[in-house]
Amino acid sequence: MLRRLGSAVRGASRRFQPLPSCKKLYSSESEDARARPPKLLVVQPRVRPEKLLQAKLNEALCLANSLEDQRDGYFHTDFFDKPLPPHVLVQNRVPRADSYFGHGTVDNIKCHVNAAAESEDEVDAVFVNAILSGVQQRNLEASRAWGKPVLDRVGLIIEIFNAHAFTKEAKLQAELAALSYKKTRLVRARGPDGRYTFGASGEAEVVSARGRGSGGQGFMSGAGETELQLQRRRIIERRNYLLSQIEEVRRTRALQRAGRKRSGGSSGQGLATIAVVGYTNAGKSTLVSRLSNSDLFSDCRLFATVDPRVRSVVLPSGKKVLFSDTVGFISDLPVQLVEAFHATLEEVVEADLLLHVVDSSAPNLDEHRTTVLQVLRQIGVSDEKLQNMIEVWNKIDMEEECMDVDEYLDDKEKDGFNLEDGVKSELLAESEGTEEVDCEALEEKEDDSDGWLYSDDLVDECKFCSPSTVADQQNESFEKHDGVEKDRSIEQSGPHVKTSAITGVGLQELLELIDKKLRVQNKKGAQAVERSIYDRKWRPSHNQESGIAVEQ
Ligand SMILES: Nc1nc2c(ncn2[C@@H]2O[C@H](COP(=O)(O)OP(=O)(O)OP(=O)(O)O)[C@@H](O)[C@H]2O)c(=O)[nH]1
Ligand SMILES: [Mg+2]
Repeated sequence: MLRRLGSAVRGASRRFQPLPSCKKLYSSESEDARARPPKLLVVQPRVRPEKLLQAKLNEALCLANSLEDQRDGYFHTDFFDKPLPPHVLVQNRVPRADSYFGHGTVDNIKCHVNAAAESEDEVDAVFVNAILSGVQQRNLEASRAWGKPVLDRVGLIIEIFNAHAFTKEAKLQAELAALSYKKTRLVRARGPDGRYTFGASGEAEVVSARGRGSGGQGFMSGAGETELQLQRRRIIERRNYLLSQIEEVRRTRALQRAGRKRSGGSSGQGLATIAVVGYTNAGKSTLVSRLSNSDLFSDCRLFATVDPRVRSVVLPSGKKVLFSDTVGFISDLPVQLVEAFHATLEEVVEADLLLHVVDSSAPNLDEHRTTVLQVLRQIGVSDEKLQNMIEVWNKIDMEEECMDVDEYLDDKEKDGFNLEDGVKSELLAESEGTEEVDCEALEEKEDDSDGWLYSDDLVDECKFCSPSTVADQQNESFEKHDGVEKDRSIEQSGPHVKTSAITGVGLQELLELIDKKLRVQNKKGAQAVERSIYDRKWRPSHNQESGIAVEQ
């Protein structure tokens, strides 16, 4: 499915600055090694149903291939020229506290890591598409397990943000998120010699003269601080510095917002802002670019936009509005990122109107919608704004492709090709209690899935053809994501407009709808002001002589 997305739009020239957070992913620190993105082995725990598994695997592969530093404002490799990252599907029973996976699965994955190294296709790190605790991560990184840096979902998303951040604001926020994440990962583990060690490469615990009790006074004042304490202190110091810098950014943004509210051109009213939100890769930047005739950076890599941008658009009524293109959301969005990107996300909370862009070709579209609504609530968007939000189903041009794929698959099926074989061939049949693994047999396994996986939805049905079916299915899936009491009417509403940011279909309709919504909103606002004026009590002034009434 993803192979068929449009080509990337290149952004303006930007200066490349490698970020230190990605360093540990590279096995070598040479310039050559730094020039290429890290190679990850993707480990996808099995989830049900099969459709969801395919969507999760697709997303995991996209995440793995999205980790690449930008140079001069764009990525040097075309996303679809990149080879499919090596990947393994594994059974996912109750996660173990120490290593997340059972011993059999850990050994299986180790075999894949070793096999890659022997075929001179060594991976730099292992990406587990799940959320790991610090201890689980450290144990899996240990030499007796995989002997490679391990990234969980949260860690990889934060690395991608770091790699894609370009402006000072985005860099500060991405670093803050990385620090908050790192702080929870500082764990001590027993090294091969039985002694406590610290850090990914197992540095020995050191005692610094500075720190608790010692104040740099040596043995007279106590044992000083351990490496763990030292690292914690450094993180806290850096974190405080970043927080103070971000606070400045917030203040600047607030001033800019206030300025925009004041300046309204000929109308004399403030410029209305429309925040464009949605799941990552839904087509937000492409849509804003198309509406504003500009060239915002868009790409098939996930989190192509980390630096928010504002563009002005003239509505059919002649009213000028501002569209704010923001960072995309994702399921299990790291809480550290939401907190760190508070300054950026404030634009969304403060916007006059929200535009929720949904990728209508996504197989798990309902999960995407729920995720976006959850994040919007998390950052403090009011229910009123959510009720008023416009939902845009983008990429409807893929409807035709959907038809084409149907025909293509029909032909393939006639030729005896089974699409799901590609996925299942990778599944490791880990039986309960399996301890020994036949590595040779594993090496013989071939990856039948030549290229990106197609989603079941493209095979079974075409969502564009029956949006009502999708809405019907949503009831069921929203139950699964429960936990927070929600206004279900918001979640059950279907698309207001269907667009294609590439072909331009539906864009005029969208602008007219925005115009209408803003008009209604202004009217309501004006009525509220009027009411508040009439509601005021007027009393005669104490100064009877002047005869002028003053407002109390
Ligand atoms: N076929 C098709 N592709 C689209 C459409 N809109 C966007 N795309 C493609 O989808 C990919 C992602 O688009 P972006 O605009 O970067 O998506 P985004 O929502 O801004 O993504 P993030 O910034 O990563 O959150 C790009 O390759 C676009 O060319 C559309 O209407 N139809
Ligand atoms: Mg974008």
